[in-house]
Amino acid sequence: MNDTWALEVTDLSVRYGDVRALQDVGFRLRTGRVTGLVGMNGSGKSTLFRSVMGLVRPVSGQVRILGTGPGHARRAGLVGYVPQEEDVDWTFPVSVRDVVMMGRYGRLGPTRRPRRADREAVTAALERVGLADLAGRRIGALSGGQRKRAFVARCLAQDARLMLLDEPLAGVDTTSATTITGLLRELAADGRTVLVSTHDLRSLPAMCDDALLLQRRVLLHAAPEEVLEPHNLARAFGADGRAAAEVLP
Ligand SMILES: Nc1ncnc2c1ncn2[C@@H]1O[C@H](COP(=O)(O)OP(=O)(O)OP(=O)(O)O)[C@@H](O)[C@H]1O
Repeated sequence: MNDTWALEVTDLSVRYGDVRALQDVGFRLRTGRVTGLVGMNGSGKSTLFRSVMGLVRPVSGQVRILGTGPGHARRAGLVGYVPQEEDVDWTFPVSVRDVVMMGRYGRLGPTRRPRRADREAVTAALERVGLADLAGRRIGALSGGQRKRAFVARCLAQDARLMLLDEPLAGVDTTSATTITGLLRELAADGRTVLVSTHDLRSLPAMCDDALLLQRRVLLHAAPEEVLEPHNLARAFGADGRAAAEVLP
């Protein structure tokens, strides 16, 4: 078996001034699986994504993506990122098609002009997320769920091997949630690796093969059903975790 992990995080610690956002985080993701990232507000989920993208500098530890470092992986288009809603400037005057084309930037030649293959990849990605009809619309004029789908389409157009999605189901309509969940399963079946954070614990078993429970460090990396056991949720969420577990089917 190929022993190159899609993502390997070793002893990763990240600080913002006095705030210890991540402490000795370690885990490995196998190719072709969807892993859910679960933890309370402030547990370090977005920081973990930013570290994997090479956007924050860790105090210590290492990130390897398909055997290479974050900077190289990003430049090579190996890793794609769907950021949280708050991390995007939605007033930026670009069309949905432009946003998806950004996924192709790493592949454009020296002229930086999209070629036919780039345009076709963008059209295919837009169709796959059901946004072909809205391609010309300004990104800021889309609903929350449609914006998420546009960013998922950017990852698809990029043909990223590892996809990171920060709360793709937050505030989205049922249609978008179903589209996104189905897409993640298809992508994994296609040999991509997906790490997806979510507060929607009900969606975990249907969406994910594995789940990571984070509270500044990894508390548990196991099957979703095990992570959802009340005593495990209580470790990450305290009393909120027990309350969350009670509403689960
Ligand atoms: N730019 C920053 N400067 C200072 N502190 C930060 C910064 N970004 C995050 N933090 C702090 O680091 C910790 C981890 O934050 P992070 O955003 O990674 O958590 P999260 O799990 O993604 O939270 P949420 O579920 O609310 O999005 C929190 O205590 C947060 O306040």
